[in-house]
Amino acid sequence: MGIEVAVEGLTKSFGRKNIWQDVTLTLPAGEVSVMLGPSGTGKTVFLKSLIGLIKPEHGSVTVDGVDMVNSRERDVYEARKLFGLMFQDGALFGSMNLFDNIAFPLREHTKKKETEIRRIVMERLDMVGLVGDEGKLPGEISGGMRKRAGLARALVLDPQIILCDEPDSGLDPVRTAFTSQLLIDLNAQIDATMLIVTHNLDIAATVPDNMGMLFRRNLVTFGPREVLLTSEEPVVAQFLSGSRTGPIGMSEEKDAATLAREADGSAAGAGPLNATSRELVPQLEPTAGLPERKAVARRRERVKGMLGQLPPAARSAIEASMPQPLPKRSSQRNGGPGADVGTVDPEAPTLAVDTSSEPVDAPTNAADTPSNGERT
Ligand SMILES: Nc1ncnc2c1ncn2[C@@H]1O[C@H](COP(=O)(O)OP(=O)(O)OP(=O)(O)O)[C@@H](O)[C@H]1O
Repeated sequence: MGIEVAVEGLTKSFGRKNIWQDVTLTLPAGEVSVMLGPSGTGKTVFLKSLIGLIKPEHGSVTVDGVDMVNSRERDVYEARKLFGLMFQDGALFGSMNLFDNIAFPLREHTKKKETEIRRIVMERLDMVGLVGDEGKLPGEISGGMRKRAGLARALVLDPQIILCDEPDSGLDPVRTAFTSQLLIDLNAQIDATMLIVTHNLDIAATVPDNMGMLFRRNLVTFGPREVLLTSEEPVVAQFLSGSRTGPIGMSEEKDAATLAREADGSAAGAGPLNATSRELVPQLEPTAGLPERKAVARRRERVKGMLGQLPPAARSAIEASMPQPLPKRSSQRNGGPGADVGTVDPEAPTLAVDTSSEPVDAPTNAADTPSNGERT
């Protein structure tokens, strides 16, 4: 199972420019989390801080007992091996074919024999649907294939934490949908803790167990997906609806006068804030044939314990997604009065805000999703 990442009071500035301050959150072990935020709010800086590549001036990031911010470099280097990183462009070496790119971390960081390296590389290529393309150079394949190759490379050292920086950037909507499915399938197969940075609302709505958002140098929220997806916080509502009305402007945050004009409806062409028409769509299920995500049951128990602290809309969305208790069976069996009481009505309505706990035959995406992937 993946490892929890505990972030406490993290603050980062470059010179006099503060990027974010006092960020506190926990990425629950083995669950998938998404970090949203307008451009330039420091999402990539946050990812790099988690692995100790960027050093915040205050706070801590604890991974397997190591503080990635304040520990000795040798310990941070060791702990970094727990992470798999997928960067925006795949970050592949242009002169190496895909096989050698994916084999690179194994050759660099392990003493494995070439036959073992070949087995692992081919298995990871299979997971991301790239078997047959291993001889190609990065320049000879599409952007989406490069991303998947980057993901395969992120997986070769069996990471327990996977960080993906904008896995959708530059992809068309169909490839983005396949990528969403790939990320869920990956979580089902390896049960790693995952954090995905994205602007993409489809990924945000369908992939994560937990969601957070950075804005105005602060973490606006972080918690179960239902909290952010039902939030009426203006910045969250604006982001999720893609509206021009709200606190997010083109370059910087809007000034108070613009916000006041919008509030009284006089801002030209801003469009309505469409918060109320948002619907909670079901979270993706792993592709048929893959194991269930172990995170689902763990998360259900975890979230049950926090229901009382959540806003009402989030609470009812979560309650609706919980498996409904079976009606009690009658004590009088064998055809006596009431013998039918308690039989489960297959037509009974179910509340389907989040069906992730009930395995169903999800549509298969044969072309781009893993064909199978038992981990060794
Ligand atoms: N090494 C650095 N030195 C100075 N400033 C930096 C450095 N790295 C990032 N920044 C600044 O930090 C801010 C946040 O950048 P970051 O790339 O994390 O934003 P982001 O939220 O990931 O944006 P986008 O969604 O557009 O990718 C930017 O203003 C950027 O210029």
